[in-house]
Amino acid sequence: MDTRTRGSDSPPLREKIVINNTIPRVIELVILSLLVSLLVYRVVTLKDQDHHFPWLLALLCESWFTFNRILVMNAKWFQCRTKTYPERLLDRVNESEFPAVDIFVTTADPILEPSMITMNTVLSLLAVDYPANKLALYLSDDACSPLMFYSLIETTKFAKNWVPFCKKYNIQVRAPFRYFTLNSPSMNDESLEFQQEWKKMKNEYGILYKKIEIAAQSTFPCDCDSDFGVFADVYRSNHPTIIKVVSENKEGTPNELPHVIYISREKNSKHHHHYKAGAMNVLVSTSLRGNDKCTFDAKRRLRYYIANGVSSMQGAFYAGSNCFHRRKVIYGSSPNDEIKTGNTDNEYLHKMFGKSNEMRESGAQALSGLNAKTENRRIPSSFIEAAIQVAGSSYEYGTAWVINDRLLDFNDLYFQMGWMYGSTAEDFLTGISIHGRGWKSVYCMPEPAPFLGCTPVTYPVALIQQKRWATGLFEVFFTNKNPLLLTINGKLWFRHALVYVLLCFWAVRSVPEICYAVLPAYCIITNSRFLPEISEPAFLIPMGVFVIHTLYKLWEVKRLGVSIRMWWNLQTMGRVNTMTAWLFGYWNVVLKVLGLSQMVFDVTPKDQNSSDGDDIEDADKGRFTYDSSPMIVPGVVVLLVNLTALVNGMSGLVNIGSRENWLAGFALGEVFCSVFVILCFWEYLKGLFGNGKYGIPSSTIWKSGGLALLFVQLWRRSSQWF
Ligand SMILES: O=c1ccn([C@@H]2O[C@H](COP(=O)(O)OP(=O)(O)O[C@H]3O[C@H](CO)[C@@H](O)[C@H](O)[C@H]3O)[C@@H](O)[C@H]2O)c(=O)[nH]1
Repeated sequence: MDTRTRGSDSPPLREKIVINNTIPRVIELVILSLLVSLLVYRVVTLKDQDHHFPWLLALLCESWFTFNRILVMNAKWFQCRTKTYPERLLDRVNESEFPAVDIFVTTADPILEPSMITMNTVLSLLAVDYPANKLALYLSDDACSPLMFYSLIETTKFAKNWVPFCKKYNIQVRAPFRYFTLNSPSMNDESLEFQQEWKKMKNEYGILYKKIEIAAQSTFPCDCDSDFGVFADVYRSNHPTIIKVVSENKEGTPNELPHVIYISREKNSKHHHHYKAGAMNVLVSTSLRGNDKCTFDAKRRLRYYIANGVSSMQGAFYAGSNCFHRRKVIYGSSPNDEIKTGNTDNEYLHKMFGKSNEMRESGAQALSGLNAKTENRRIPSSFIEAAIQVAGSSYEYGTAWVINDRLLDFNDLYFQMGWMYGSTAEDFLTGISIHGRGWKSVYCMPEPAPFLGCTPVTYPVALIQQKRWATGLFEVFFTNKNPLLLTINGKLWFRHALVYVLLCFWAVRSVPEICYAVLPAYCIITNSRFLPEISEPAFLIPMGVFVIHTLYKLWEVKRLGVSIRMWWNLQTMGRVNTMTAWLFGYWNVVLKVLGLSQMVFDVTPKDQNSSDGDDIEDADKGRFTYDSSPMIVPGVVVLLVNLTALVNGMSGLVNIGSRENWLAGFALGEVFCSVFVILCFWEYLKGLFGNGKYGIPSSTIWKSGGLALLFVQLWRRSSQWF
């Protein structure tokens, strides 16, 4: 049946649902007016203060918080969500007309990212509900590890049984480590045949697990005459391109396995490899089938209200994982481009895609919007030579194929392709550049979530991840993909640009937050004030902001069905991350901008016991563990100065004579703030007394103690001058 005829009669595949947002808007406006009143009050009363410094510092911090509030309000002002109906797809097109999809999985370190986790990702992707002859899975291994290659071979063998099992019984959870943990067939509900097959699968998965575990613990033999010979004498930072076709669906049958290809791109000291962005570019250029779409490994983000807010603008952020891109978008086109590619020798294609004929052919096809017909597509083993050529570390030089961190001789600032370089959050940078060309994106969030990813389960790992994100987001501000630039010169909507600015400034937020967190301690120690006295009516303004904002946040998370405990965890983690990891992110970028340091991509260690999504709460319930990371130091200093201030305040209280003087002499607002900061750092407080990995290392405590002492002494001595 004709697609268009069927399509026009069929119900839509997605619809936008506008959510009534009146009450939150009123609350946001109340908070904003209180913040503005506070700023006005501070300016007007500045000259009357005995101590100008804390008052002025509070004014600066609160100005930043007000600015941030406006950005948040903008992000959440209109709320809508997209409801998708993938089940209606077959009413519109025949399965044979589905576009071909390339699936990209990246890995960079078999220790930090254990191969079994990567293999579970591979298995769940091989079993997706999509005709297998339209799929090809590419695994990029930046560690050039024979273990990863071996794991992929063994996993593909297992997949030959696992994928038909998933399809036959319509298994929804297709990563075996999760499936076999969550499920065991109930004897009454399931057929005997299913129970037997279930046991067989579980047993086979156990064997696979053991094989990979044993291989991971032993030195890998790379016999020259075996498939592993290419791994002999290679170093992860210096080796030629290795491409191996692990499995090929030669007949093009929908019920076989998809193609499975292993790629370790060339690395050497002459050319920067650009971390994940570089790996993704090699994947997109080596998957030369002329496909229409490509997609990533999986992850889900819980930023509900911001996500609904951007859905009313240009749409979803690209968060690196679990995302579909159209190839022509990755190849740098804009929505209304009419690209006349003509023959593959034309100058434009040469400039864009370089000297590889296959690359130009693939590019021309994707840019012209044509989807390769299944029967015309070549099998991977037929273009290995070409793939090796384009995976070379120097191939992209001299092409538009991403020399993104500098402007080439192309006049058009936005004429750049692939994953963008110049930020450790390559996803954010690539996403903003796509929106900057005028594209829109949508969230597709079926229930249950189709893919989950790993979330850090230990605090030191969370710190590494948060630092990299804060660094990467802030770096974008200093590239030619700055959101404001993209609004002025490109097609990024102004309101959407402000949401990007909000995210770019995560790292910057650490500075006012840390100042604000030590202000109460400063005031108590130096007997000064940064809040109106409790007897003044103006005291109601900061109190109102605090109470209304806290209740509002509580209401927001309650509407999402999140527990109060989880809300408190999110609150405190928000404060702790900002003042520790994000502060380091801030300095990373400042030093980079000043030319004093180079950025490094720290891979987030993965743990099989974690997955973001439903288990967030469980993961957060765990106790904090610590290592000797310097990122902990600012948090301990903030805690120690506030503890010192409270002790100081209490001893001052003992010395206050009459009862009438009690209230006047006691800085109630400041004491309350100090206690609140200590509550936010409660886990740190426990860490000061904890043992083993649950304790903050004594070297960190000494360093932080020294700094705290220094600050307290400096404050005492300098307070007379401010
Ligand atoms: O030289 C490198 C470095 C990293 N990676 C891969 O990049 C991915 C992302 O790195 P990871 O440390 O896992 O970052 P996460 O913080 O866990 O991931 C989120 O944040 C990243 C951007 O900061 C996005 O790229 C990810 O898709 C997103 O899930 C991993 O699969 C790595 O294997 C490479 O392929 N080559």
